[in-house]
Amino acid sequence: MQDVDLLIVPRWIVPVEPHLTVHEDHALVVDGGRIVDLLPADFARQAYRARETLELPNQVVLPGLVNTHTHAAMTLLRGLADDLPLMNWLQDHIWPAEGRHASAAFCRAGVALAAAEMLKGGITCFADQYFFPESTVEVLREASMRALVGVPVLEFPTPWAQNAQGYISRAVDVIEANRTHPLLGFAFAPHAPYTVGDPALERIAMLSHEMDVPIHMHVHETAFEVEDAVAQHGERPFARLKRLGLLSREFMAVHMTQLNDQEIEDCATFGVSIAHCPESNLKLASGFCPVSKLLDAGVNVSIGTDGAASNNDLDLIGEMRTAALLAKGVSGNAAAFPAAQALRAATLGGARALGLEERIGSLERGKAADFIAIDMDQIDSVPMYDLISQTVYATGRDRVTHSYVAGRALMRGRELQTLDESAIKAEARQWQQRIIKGLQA
Ligand SMILES: CSC[C@H]1O[C@@H](n2cnc3c(O)ncnc32)[C@H](O)[C@@H]1O
Ligand SMILES: [Zn+2]
Repeated sequence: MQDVDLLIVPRWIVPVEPHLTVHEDHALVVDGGRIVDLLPADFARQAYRARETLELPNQVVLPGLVNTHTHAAMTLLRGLADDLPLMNWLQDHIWPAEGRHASAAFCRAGVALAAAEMLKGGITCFADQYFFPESTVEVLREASMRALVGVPVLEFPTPWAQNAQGYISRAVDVIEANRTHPLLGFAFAPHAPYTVGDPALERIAMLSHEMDVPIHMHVHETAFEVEDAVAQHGERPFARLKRLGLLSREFMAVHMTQLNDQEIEDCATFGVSIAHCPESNLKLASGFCPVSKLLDAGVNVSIGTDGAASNNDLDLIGEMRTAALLAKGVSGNAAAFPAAQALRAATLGGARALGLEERIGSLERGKAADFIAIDMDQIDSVPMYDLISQTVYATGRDRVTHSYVAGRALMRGRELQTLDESAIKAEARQWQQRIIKGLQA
């Protein structure tokens, strides 16, 4: 008998790799924060003596979901400006509100709210892009949640920095100060081609290479972005990024609703990953990312929620479902982006997009024990012909019962273990009052 930390014995396990595999009556064995075995439950009970055994007779265990694009602190701006197109939403509402309120305290409160919401919905890792990344780090250290913290770069002044040089130097300081944390990674996050000039992008490309830090950027979110760039500079934004040397396996392009065949081929050739945010794209009427064409070309597609001010929730189970349905509508092919592929995009595809595919994204020996359990014994889960289809098409995030990161329970029986849900809600309501006052001033 081998002593181990934890034995998880659910009704089903979907490891995501191998694709389409469903194990019934198997156990996941965890020790030192890692998966050491996945085997039939009877054998596991004979081979391992666990300090703790988690029996989950009605649940399916899956890899933790990976949300590859959000602005966590924007949970505090949820519902502030709805039903508007992107540039109107950003320039007339969101940027003024951020100018008034974004601060270290705002970001701590907003990130805590986001982390709580995400953990309760089965997201165990996310890629962020926002101001005051030290506040993000502070909250995530306490929460013990995994993330790729995107350190922002823009050309214009905000409460975080005054110009591109200022953003970049703060970015380097934040990255250098925190990069040894076992659960946190960092990315340069130039906001978008229309807000960052060539010299700053070239410097980011160089630093990314030198420091081995990935790049996370909004690209081709709308047709207007592309048309405006062509009218002003005679060049499409993605072609410009290619010319400036940003494209590589370390580059994650968010949105990508406007893509010609050459750009799809370039994504495949350079190993660029896509963060597909279907609900934000729908809500802001930004356009449709051609997911099927990208997958056919061999491009890695992951799924993101975007911020809560443009979605308006951080629900990756809902986002998987929207992504699968939208791909069919857009391509006119009901077989496009089937449920299992959407689940793969929300787990292993996400891990790959963040450069974490060796560590997370699937339940395989040697990987970190980042996993979730979903209750499949409710009225709307029966009958069950296909477990993966049921999970993607007919399951709400409120059915997630457990969320673990590196073998540690961050939610157990829907109770958060490292974050104080009541205090987080109370603080978010205080921010709501301040933000309302700001709107009236
Ligand atoms: C550089 S910090 C992030 C910056 O991005 C803004 N933002 C949020 N959602 C979107 C989106 O969909 N497209 C473009 N910009 C977005 C956010 O408000 C911050 O200012
Ligand atoms: Zn965004």
